[in-house]
Amino acid sequence: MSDTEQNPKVPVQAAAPAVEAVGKREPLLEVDHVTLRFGGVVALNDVDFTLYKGEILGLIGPNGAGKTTCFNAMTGIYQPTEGQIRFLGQKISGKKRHQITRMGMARTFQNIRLFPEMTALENVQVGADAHHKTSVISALLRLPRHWKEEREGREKAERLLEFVGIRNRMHEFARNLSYGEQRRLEIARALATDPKLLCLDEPAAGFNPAEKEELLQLIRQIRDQGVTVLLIEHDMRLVMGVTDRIVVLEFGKKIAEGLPAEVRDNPKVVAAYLGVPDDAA
Ligand SMILES: Nc1ncnc2c1ncn2[C@@H]1O[C@H](COP(=O)(O)OP(=O)(O)OP(=O)(O)O)[C@@H](O)[C@H]1O
Repeated sequence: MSDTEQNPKVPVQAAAPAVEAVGKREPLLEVDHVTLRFGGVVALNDVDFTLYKGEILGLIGPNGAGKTTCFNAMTGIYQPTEGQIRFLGQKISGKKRHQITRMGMARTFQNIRLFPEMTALENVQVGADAHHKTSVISALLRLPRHWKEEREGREKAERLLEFVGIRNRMHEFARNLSYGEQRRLEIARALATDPKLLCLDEPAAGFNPAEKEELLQLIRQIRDQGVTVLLIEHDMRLVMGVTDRIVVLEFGKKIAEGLPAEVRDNPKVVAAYLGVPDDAA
């Protein structure tokens, strides 16, 4: 039996090409004039952009530009001081983390957050559990439907570990995995929640060039499975090589948005990264 037959939520066919999806312009996540202040610090200043279904959007900017704050606002950790964020037309503000996960948003963290004393398989199963429908009572009474869900969760976790390339490590404790394997495991765990949007916060941090190349392939494969991807990344080569569009922040403001080539050649972006004075840009 194929993967698709076993689990329709892990399709194997490539989704429609991103360019076509962007062309249709179906909004998935809307950052609507968001300002976010921490006391006197304006971390985000009237930031406005839309993430469309099927695309890989890069969110870049120099240190302290507001990328992580934006990410945290999108995933419900911070509430905007002004403006709002909508996911599939629904306001994110006021929603709990698990509600946001159920709406279809998943994320990884800049600093890896796995359960180190659990196996790779168990770490992914925890993600799959977010969608379990059987009650605690069914679990306690060990009812058949509970076992069925358990089995399906395990099979799905194995498929996801295969997908990210670490199935052979599934019985290893997370803490014993290499750094690169842990990053892949985080992605598998996030995918286990069946997200419509996967937000990756600096997934290539600490990677060597070969690992970065592999990650690039994996991100493309994730998008080809129909998952929209938001990528925060410092490595410009990686961002330019994998994204469909890029939003650039500097000092909490959006200074550019467009295709990778447009953004790369934008004098404001060059100035932000190279520290060239504004009047010279
Ligand atoms: N919890 C907080 N309390 C106060 N100020 C904060 C907080 N989080 C972020 N800031 C400030 O908001 C601004 C944006 O920070 P943020 O971490 O979002 O930038 P970033 O683009 O993700 O930077 P980096 O690339 O270094 O991770 C910075 O001036 C930062 O000091």
